[in-house]
Amino acid sequence: MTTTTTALLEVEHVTHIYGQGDTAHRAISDLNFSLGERELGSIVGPSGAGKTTLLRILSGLMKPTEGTVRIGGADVDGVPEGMAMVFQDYGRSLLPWLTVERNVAFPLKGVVKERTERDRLVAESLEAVGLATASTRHPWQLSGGMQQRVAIARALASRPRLLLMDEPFASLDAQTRAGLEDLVLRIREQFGITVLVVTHDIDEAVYLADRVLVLSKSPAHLLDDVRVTLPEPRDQISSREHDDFIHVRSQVAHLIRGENGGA
Ligand SMILES: Nc1ncnc2c1ncn2[C@@H]1O[C@H](COP(=O)(O)OP(=O)(O)OP(=O)(O)O)[C@@H](O)[C@H]1O
Repeated sequence: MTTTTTALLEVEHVTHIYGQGDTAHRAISDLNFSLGERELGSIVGPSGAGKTTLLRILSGLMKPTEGTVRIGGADVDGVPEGMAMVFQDYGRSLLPWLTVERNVAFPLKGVVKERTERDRLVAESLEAVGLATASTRHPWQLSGGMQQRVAIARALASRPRLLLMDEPFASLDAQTRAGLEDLVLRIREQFGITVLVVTHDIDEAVYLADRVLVLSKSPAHLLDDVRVTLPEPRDQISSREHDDFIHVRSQVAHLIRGENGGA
């Protein structure tokens, strides 16, 4: 896909220290990167690198000790407008007593006043994730993959400019996961959004991304920013067999193994 150079997400000199004094722990140290509009970045790094800390900061839940985060040119100070997040634990992020369409409509309550407009946003979001016919069912009547599609539809309902995804497919089987990876690629195109995916899976990081951002071990800084150039549209079989895929996967795996002390 073609990317523009306009930065949608800017992370500048971000440092985060938990606690104070003797118990202070530096989780992130002078982290810098940006993502352009419609770009898809994936973040990988060794266990405990600081990925969750970074997502908490990007989503406005926590203020970094130092540095700035900007979305669409505006400093993040509290939960930012134009940002939505999808978590690994779809079972806990959906409300079991509400139907699928009501779950998707939930973040629009009090934000989009007009009922017809809310209904349109919900219907379009469910259509985009392939669940138009499941709108009156409840989350517990759906498979794990379908529940995660509902969570994605809910994130899309507010038409975010930036979608953050925290290990979104880690609890799903390989085939369901592949279908959802392709869904992410499609919605990025359809809605023109910028996506940042945190994953432990190097293959997934490379398959999805325009750029793989490799974090160092804690305290996290950017070890490398690896561009992925694969023929588009991507395909679960041919993209993963492509020489560039194999090359980038190996480069990223070596970087992470180096951070884990070669283990
Ligand atoms: N509330 C906290 N207080 C003190 N230290 C913390 C706190 N939360 C995280 N840490 C520490 O900060 C570092 C980064 O943690 P974080 O959870 O962000 O890493 P991660 O990359 O998400 O980990 P994982 O790969 O296991 O998901 C770790 O060393 C962790 O022990």
